[in-house]
Amino acid sequence: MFCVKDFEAAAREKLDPVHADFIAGGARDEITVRANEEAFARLRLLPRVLRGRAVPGLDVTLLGGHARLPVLLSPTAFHKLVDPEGELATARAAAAAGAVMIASMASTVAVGEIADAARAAAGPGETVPLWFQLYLQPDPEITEALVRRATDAGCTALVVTVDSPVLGASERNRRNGFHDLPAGLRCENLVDLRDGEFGHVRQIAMSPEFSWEHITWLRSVTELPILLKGVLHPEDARLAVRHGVSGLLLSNHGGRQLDTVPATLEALPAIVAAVAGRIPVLLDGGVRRGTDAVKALALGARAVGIGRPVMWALAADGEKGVRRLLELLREEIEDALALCGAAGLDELTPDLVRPAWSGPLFGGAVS
Ligand SMILES: Cc1cc2nc3c(=O)[nH]c(=O)nc-3n(C[C@H](O)[C@H](O)[C@H](O)COP(=O)(O)O)c2cc1C
Ligand SMILES: CCCCC(=O)C(=O)O
Repeated sequence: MFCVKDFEAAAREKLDPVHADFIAGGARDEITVRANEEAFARLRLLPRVLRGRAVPGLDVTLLGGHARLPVLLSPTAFHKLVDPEGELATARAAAAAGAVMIASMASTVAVGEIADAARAAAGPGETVPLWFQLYLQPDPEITEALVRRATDAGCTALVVTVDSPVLGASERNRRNGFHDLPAGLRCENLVDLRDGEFGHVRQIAMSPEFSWEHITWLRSVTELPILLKGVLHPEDARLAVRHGVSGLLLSNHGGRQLDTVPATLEALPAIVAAVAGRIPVLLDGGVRRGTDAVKALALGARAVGIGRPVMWALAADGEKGVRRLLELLREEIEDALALCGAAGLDELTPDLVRPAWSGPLFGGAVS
């Protein structure tokens, strides 16, 4: 395995095609799925030379916590679908790399067990780099019970996914008849939240009726920092700041919710301008290379998230696969930083990126 795409190919070889499609797929025509990667390809890096910089370091502070890598594991559901150890394997690999893992509410291992695995694999004295992703539930008691489970597990932030008033329509899943976890797998965080509930995916309710009031309410029932995942409109970014949100994970759900929304990289400058440094902006969607991470960071993201690559690496080679994936991304980011003449992430500035040349009209480069 020499790059992220190698894991994708290896996962395809191993997985049931229905599950491979569930991972790769997006909403409707998958225009946004493709746009995420294309946006990175359209941006060029403009390196500086002879800057006399030290060997690059990748440490980053995220919500007061320390991470050794500016790459987060974005929340992805159902890790046991692709590996028998599921989220335990992922958590160990993430903790070993010092990368933040965002456990999905729809994980197939309970968040408490994920946290134990992460703690056992973290470096001495390191806090557990684990956050919890939440879909607000219409019954506030259910939401509170989930928050309690995450808090008791030692998660240090809540990531509320707000781009899912309804579940995205994957036509691949529909054609393949994939609607449920196979027998034996459950959404373990949902087990026994109410009497007689057994961790069925369908227990996760999505509703268009949530509003900013629910964020205010959530703010009042937990001490944990709250991030919103899935804000794309700058006005919503401003509202998030006003509602006491601690950070944004700029995301289009990997193109799995509303199709034809912008690539996250395209949306980044306006979101960064809207929050004006008041809270950190993270970004996911289409990050496949160290240079992708560097471009997003140069445009103002504090860190980037990866979704599908984690599933592919886990499917390809379990915990070892995810460890290798994170090592490769570390190497690629270090390499890109050095080649840009930057000693650290804070030296990545917008002047280091520019659009790909788009013909004679661009910048008057050709007369
Ligand atoms: C298989 C899969 C499952 C996902 N599950 C969740 C989830 O449970 N909650 C959530 O907020 N986002 C979920 N996402 C979206 C990811 O968190 C992330 O936004 C997206 O995958 C990033 O794009 P990338 O896959 O191109 O890296 C999922 C994505 C995939 C591919
Ligand atoms: C109810 C599970 C949601 C999983 C998800 O968010 C995704 O597949 O994109």
